[in-house]
Amino acid sequence: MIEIKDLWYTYPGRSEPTLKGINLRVEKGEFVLLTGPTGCGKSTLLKTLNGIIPHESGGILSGSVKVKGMETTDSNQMEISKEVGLVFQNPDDQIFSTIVEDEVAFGPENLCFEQKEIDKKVTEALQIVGMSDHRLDSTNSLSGGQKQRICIASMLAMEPEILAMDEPVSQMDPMGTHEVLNTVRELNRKLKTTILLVEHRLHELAPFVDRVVIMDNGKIVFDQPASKAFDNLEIFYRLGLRIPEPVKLCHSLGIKASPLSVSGALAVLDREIKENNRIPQQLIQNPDKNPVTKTSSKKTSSKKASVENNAHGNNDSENNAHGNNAHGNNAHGNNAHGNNAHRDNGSENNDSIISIQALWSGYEKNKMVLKGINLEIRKGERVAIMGTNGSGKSTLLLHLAAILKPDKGSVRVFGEDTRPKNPYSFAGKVGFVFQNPDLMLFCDSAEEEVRFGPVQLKYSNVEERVRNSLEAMSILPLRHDLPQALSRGQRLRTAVASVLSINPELILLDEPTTGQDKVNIEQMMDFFKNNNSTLIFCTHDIEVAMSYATRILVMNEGQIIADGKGKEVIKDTETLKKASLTQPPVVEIANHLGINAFSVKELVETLTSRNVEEINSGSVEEINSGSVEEINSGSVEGINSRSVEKINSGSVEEINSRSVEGIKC
Ligand SMILES: Nc1ncnc2c1ncn2[C@@H]1O[C@H](COP(=O)(O)OP(=O)(O)OP(=O)(O)O)[C@@H](O)[C@H]1O
Ligand SMILES: Nc1ncnc2c1ncn2[C@@H]1O[C@H](COP(=O)(O)OP(=O)(O)OP(=O)(O)O)[C@@H](O)[C@H]1O
Repeated sequence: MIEIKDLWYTYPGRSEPTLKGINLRVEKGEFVLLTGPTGCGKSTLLKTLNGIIPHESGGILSGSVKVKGMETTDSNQMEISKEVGLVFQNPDDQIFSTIVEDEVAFGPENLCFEQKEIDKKVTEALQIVGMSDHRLDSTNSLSGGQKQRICIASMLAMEPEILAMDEPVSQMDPMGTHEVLNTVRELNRKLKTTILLVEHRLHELAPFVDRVVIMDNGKIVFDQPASKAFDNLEIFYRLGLRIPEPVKLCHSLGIKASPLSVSGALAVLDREIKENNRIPQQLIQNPDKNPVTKTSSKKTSSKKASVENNAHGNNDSENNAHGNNAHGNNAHGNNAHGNNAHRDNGSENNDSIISIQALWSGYEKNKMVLKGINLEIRKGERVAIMGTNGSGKSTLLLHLAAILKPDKGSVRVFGEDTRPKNPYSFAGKVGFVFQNPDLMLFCDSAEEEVRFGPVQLKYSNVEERVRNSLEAMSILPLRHDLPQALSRGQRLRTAVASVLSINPELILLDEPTTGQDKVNIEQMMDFFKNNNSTLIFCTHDIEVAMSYATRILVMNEGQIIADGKGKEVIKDTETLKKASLTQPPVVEIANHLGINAFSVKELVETLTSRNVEEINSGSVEEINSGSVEEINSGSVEGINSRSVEKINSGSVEEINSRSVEGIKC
């Protein structure tokens, strides 16, 4: 379906090629995950598939890109677009209709389907992405994740033979991501759709795909079936890519297996326990002392307070003064409806930066988005806001920057009521980075973007601020580049640097780690961890939240339904489910084993310090007593008759398409 031979491509105005001799063949019906560090050329490669490069971009291209036998450089772009559905990285670049159903119908209409057929396709596609209720909504009113869902729906409605998807689920909540990917996987199997999907969250996507391809610096450097891709982790450590936790767990225990799912890992552990009568202690490697990490490039190893090694909560977020003290022994903990405004008399305390009381707010009359938010945030806290797409996270953040004003209730920032305030009156004190960084980049170079704030605010040491901020976000080598000529990850970091150069006391980031590779996530979040500002960030990445937030707020339908330290929030599976969140795999595995662990490191330590009898006397007993065999023998009834929740905390469909897959491989 796709055949790329010796492809080289240089963007107009660049002296260096971005693609450097790519060779790739994808067969009909394959589901391929393409990953690699930020800026390595993934989006560029995808754009060659439907002819945007070079037809619209210009630049110099050599080599060959064939799609279903058609040479894309010689073909009419309309023709290629019929064969290749491209889901763009930035949904705002793709959506142009004002109403959701028109957007989804556009493709089938252009393919001249009958009206009845178009209606059917629109209905089905919206159902798949969970957006049926938004069919008549304005596309402008959608949240980031909702827009991504519409982009996927509009491609699915066309039923193209080839789907090229550029980080299509990067802004989607975890359960939504699983549901959509399950369906895409089903379609891929049923209709033999060929899929090339770009994602950084390799650890989450790997269970869904057939093959993993890794790019680095314009070249393909790795190409393996997913079931074997993680047998050797050297390249993942070297390029700073995230590794699925079940794989990391097994490798850390010295077990030669690379399960991609929770149930796969449980089956492997079960086998190890039965056959060896204990986890092979002598083979254990400390995940923090992996030899590859130690010998890897300076760039990777120096930024090692890692999302993975940082033990998901086994970090200062637990011991941090703010986590333990600022909230009076976590008075907020898992408080069902956020009725926590004055539990710790926060508003009376000098350290209080934000005080929200009974906030109701919406964009349209009689359609409230925030429904009675009460919240106190103190100086120095790092607060992650998580929750379902459209639950109101960005809306809440916009209130904290005084960009939106309450319909009812009050928001006080630095003690000042935001209602009469112009957002500019907080300039210098509050820094805001939008979910879509393109909304805030307007200068001629990355450096100018970063200089803009300090110059406007008439700060003295402008150049020092600019340099430090560019350096902190690894943008210094790209400082003269036009922001629009940077990759999305690079643009996002430029936007963050433009806020850092002001050095605000309160930093508000809307999904700052989307589309970033692990090294850059760690670098960015480590920076905030070490600086004194108060940080509030929205994220769908539970591992980042666990590793870096001193406090997690969980939102659903405009309310805060949980508020506490990561380890407390993560235990409450009922609340997580309501907010479309899932536990990190390692926590699920630990739960099944009856062990209290929140990271690979913690679980490895516990497993190797306890003997099998102890573990068996816990919940492994239940798993051992037949369920794994049942799963292996393929009996869904067997799985159903045992505790499906325990195995997967998801649906049977999920088990079929994900976990059993994992066990088999
Ligand atoms: N329009 C453009 N003009 C010039 N250079 C560009 C343009 N778009 C991208 N580049 C450069 O090409 C390189 C690869 O960009 P690309 O967007 O393909 O990377 P990516 O791997 O998709 O990154 P990310 O993971 O951040 O999305 C980057 O270094 C970027 O600066
Ligand atoms: N400009 C707007 N006009 C009308 N409705 C809006 C507007 N912006 C957001 N909404 C609606 O408000 C609700 C909350 O949106 P918001 O962007 O705050 O959600 P979110 O939790 O940040 O979602 P995501 O995780 O997808 O980014 C959504 O239902 C959305 O449709």
